[in-house]
Amino acid sequence: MSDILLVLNAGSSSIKFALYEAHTEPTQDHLICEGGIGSLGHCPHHKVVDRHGATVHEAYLPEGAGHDDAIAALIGWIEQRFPDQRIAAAGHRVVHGGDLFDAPAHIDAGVIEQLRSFIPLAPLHQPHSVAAIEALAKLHPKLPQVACFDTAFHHHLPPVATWFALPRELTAQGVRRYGFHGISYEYIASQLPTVAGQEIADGRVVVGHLGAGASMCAMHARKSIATSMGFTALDGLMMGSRTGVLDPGVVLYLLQQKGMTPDAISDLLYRQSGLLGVSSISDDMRTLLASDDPRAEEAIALFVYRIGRELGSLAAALGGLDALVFTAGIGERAPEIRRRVCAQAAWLGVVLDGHANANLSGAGRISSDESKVAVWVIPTDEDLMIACQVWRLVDGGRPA
Ligand SMILES: Nc1ncnc2c1ncn2[C@@H]1O[C@H](COP(=O)(O)OP(=O)(O)O)[C@@H](O)[C@H]1O
Ligand SMILES: CC(=O)OP(=O)(O)O
Ligand SMILES: [Mg+2]
Repeated sequence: MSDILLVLNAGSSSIKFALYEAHTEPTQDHLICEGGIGSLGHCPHHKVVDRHGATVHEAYLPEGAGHDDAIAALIGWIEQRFPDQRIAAAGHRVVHGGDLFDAPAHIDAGVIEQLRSFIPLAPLHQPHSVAAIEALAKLHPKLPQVACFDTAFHHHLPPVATWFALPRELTAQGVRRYGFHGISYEYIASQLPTVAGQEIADGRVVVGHLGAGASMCAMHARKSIATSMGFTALDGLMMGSRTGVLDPGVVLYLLQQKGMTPDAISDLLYRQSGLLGVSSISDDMRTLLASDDPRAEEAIALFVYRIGRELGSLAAALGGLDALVFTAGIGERAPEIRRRVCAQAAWLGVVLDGHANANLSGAGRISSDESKVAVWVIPTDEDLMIACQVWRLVDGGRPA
């Protein structure tokens, strides 16, 4: 019997998973298959592809099936499909670890309670990771489970980069910037020396993780020194359906003058805003890029403008900029957005190679030779990063 590692990334309406061979520290070559169950609560769709993207399974779960049903279906499918393999350990993407976790952690009942305490700070993500952990523990009580945190990569931010200008009692209670997408940033940091070279890896780099959630991180020598997301994953850039940075006076106005409830405001800021709110069309960049509705163009213009403003701020925090890296769904697959961000960053000395940008697939440099700032696209791989973190912590499923 051989061992496999299970990686789970539970979102508000989907559970994504990946399986890796566990006989050695995993690389992309050890991916067995990946996929997920989407549209939970509606008409859940279970799809799995192999390492080359070929579909190996496709099915629908009964209408209304939720997270628990999805985990059960997923484990059932894995055990039936791979009867000779043992799940040695499971790693979960956990978005919020507050200041309690600076590294991956073995999950036990105490850790679950700690993770639960952060649910109000990450309502789109945290309840679903906790639900997935508990559902898996119910099915496999002895399975080692590991929490891998989005916040951990930013744990050693300089203190000044974490403070809000609030009374210090609140800062002491943990009301401060944490930063997210750290699993993705850690993966990009691990790739920088081989993809972009040691000089850039040792230098001042801003990484834009532009997906459904979007943030930027300033790295010096591959360490996070400033980042756009804050206490919650609402701050910073405009996102698919989240506002990003917003005058806090707007929240007071909605509460006090418009009579909105906290729940309604939460829904507005997390689910009804961003690309979706500004365009009134979609939260998906593909749809907006394909639309000739002027509202789609306005949403895209604001998305790019906000990235440009944040880039200036992070370059200031770094005292200059050696490289800019694009990653995640939009960063990897939307050359038009990269082109517009780079045009806006011309004042930093960014010069795009239009041909390279338009024709790139995978990782590569998209700036021209005369560009003062090297611009790269590096596809992120949060699943692989989690698999590596789990493998290192549990030594390939043999608990220390
Ligand atoms: N070819 C594409 N062109 C433009 N945007 C894309 C493309 N493919 C994906 N996207 C965008 O990327 C987003 C998803 O990014 P991803 O990093 O996969 O997000 P997440 O992991 O947070 O769900 C989609 O919502 C869509 O807006
Ligand atoms: C933290 C966060 O926003 O994550 P995602 O991009 O997966 O929504
Ligand atoms: Mg993501």
